[in-house]
Amino acid sequence: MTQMQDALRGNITPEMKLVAESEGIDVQKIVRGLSDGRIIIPKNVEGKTKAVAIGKGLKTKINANVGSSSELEKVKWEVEKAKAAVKYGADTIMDLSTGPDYQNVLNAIMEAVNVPIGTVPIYEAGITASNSKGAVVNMDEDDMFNAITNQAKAGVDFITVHCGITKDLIGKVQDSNRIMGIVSRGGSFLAAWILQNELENPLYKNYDYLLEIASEYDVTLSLGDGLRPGCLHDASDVSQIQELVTLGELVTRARNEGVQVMVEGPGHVPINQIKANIEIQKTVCKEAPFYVLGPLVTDLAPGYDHITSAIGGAIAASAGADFLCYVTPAEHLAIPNIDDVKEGVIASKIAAEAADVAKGVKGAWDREVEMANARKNFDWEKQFELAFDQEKPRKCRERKPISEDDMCTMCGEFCALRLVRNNI
Ligand SMILES: C[C@H]1O[C@@H](n2cnc3c(N)ncnc32)[C@H](O)[C@@H]1O
Ligand SMILES: Cc1ncc(COP(=O)(O)O)c(N)n1
Ligand code: MET
Ligand code: SF4
Ligand SMILES: [Zn+2]
Repeated sequence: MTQMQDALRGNITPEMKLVAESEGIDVQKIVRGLSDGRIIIPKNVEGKTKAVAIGKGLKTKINANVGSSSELEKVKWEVEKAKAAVKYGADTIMDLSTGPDYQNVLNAIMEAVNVPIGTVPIYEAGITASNSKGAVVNMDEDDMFNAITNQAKAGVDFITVHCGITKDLIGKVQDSNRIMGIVSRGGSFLAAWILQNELENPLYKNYDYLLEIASEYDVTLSLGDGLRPGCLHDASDVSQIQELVTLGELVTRARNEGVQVMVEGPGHVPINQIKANIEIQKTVCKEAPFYVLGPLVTDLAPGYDHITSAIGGAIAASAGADFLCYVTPAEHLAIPNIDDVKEGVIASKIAAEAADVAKGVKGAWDREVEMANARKNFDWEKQFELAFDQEKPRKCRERKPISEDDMCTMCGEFCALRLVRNNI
C-alpha cells in the first residue's frame, strides 16, 4: 500500500510519525496532506531510507544530483559526492548516472546514504538500447517499462517520468521560436524516439500501467518537465505551459489510484516570471508538490550557477515551490566535483531557509533569532554550529588569530557591538 492509500484509510504509518516529528507538526496534518496529495513521502516499500515529507506547510526540501556520464565514471567518487551532499544538508539524492557502470553507481549510493533516492529510468532504457541496438531511439516500450520496474524493485523512492511530452507538443516546439529547444535529457530521449518512430510517448499512452507499478512499490512519480526552458528567452512559452497542463491531468489520474506524485518545473526563468510560474503550477496541478530546478535567473554566469539558482530558488520557494533541486557551479560545464556539490547544497540551503522565513515555516525564524543572539554575545562556536557551512566561517575567523573574543578583524577595537555593549 502507498503512504497515500494508508492516509486515505486513516492509518498512521511509522513514516508519517517520523516526518511529523521532524517537522514539529501534528501527524494529522501529514495524514490530511497525504490524503489530498498536497504532501508526499517518497519511500519505496522495499526501501530502507529515512522518510522525508515534501509539500504544503512543510520545510522546503532540497535535492542534490550526482551521477556518472559516458565521459567520467568513478563509482567511489559518486558515492563520496552523495555522502558530501548529505553531510551538508541535502534532503534527497538523485542519481542521474548515464555511464556504462550506472547500475553499480546506483547500488553503491543506495548502500552509502539513507536519504530518499531518485532516478530517471528512461536513462537506463536509453543506455541499454544504445548498447544493444545501436541507438537511444531504438529502445522499445518494453525497455522503458523494464527500466522502471527494475528501479522500482531496486528500492528507488522517486522517479522522474517525462509523461507530458507528447507527440503533438513536440511538433509545436519545432514550430516555436525557442532558441534552446529541448534541454531536458530525458525529454530529448523521448522526443527523439517519438520523432523517429512516429508514435505517441509510451509513458503518456501507457500511463495506467506506470501507475500500477508505482502503486505496487509506492514509488513517487516526479512528473518530468521535458519541455522546460533552457534559457531565459524560452521561459514560460506555450510549449512549457501546455506540457504543464498535461501534467496537471496526470496528477489527478495518479491521485485517483493512490499514487504519490509531484511535478517538476523550470529551469531558466527571469525573476519577474517566477511567481506566475508557481501560481500556474499550483492551480493547474491542484497543489501537487512542485519540484524546481533552480530556477536560474540569468544565463550570464557560468561557473556561478549555484548563485543564479539560489536567487531563483528563494523566490520560487517563497512563492510556494516545495522542493528545490540544487544547481552547482559546474552546471553547463562539467560533472560537479566534491567542492561543487558542497557549494551547490549550501546555496540551495540558503534559498530554502530564506523562503522558509518568508513562508513562516516552523523553526526557521527561531534559528534566525538564535544566530542573532550568538552574534550579539560573541559566541563564535554557536555561530559556527548554526551555520550551514561550519568549516568556512571558522577558517575565515582564524585567518588572523586575535586574542580577544569580543571583536573580529573587520572593525577591531572599534567593534560596534562591543562599543554599544560597554557604553549604552
Ligand atoms: C536536470 C539537471 O540534472 C543535472 N545533472 C545531469 N546529469 C548530472 C550528473 N551526472 N551529475 C550531476 N548533475 C547532473 C544538471 O544540473 C541538470 O540541470
Ligand atoms: C528538478 C529536476 N531534476 C531532475 C530532472 C531530470 O532531468 P532531465 O529532465 O534533464 O532528464 C528534472 N527534469 N527536474
Ligand atoms: C542544456 S544544459 C542541461 C540542463 C540545463 N542546465 C537545464 O536547465 O535543464
Ligand atoms: S551542454 Fe553539457 S550539460 Fe548541457 S545538455 Fe549538453 S552535455 Fe548536458
Ligand atoms: Zn541550463
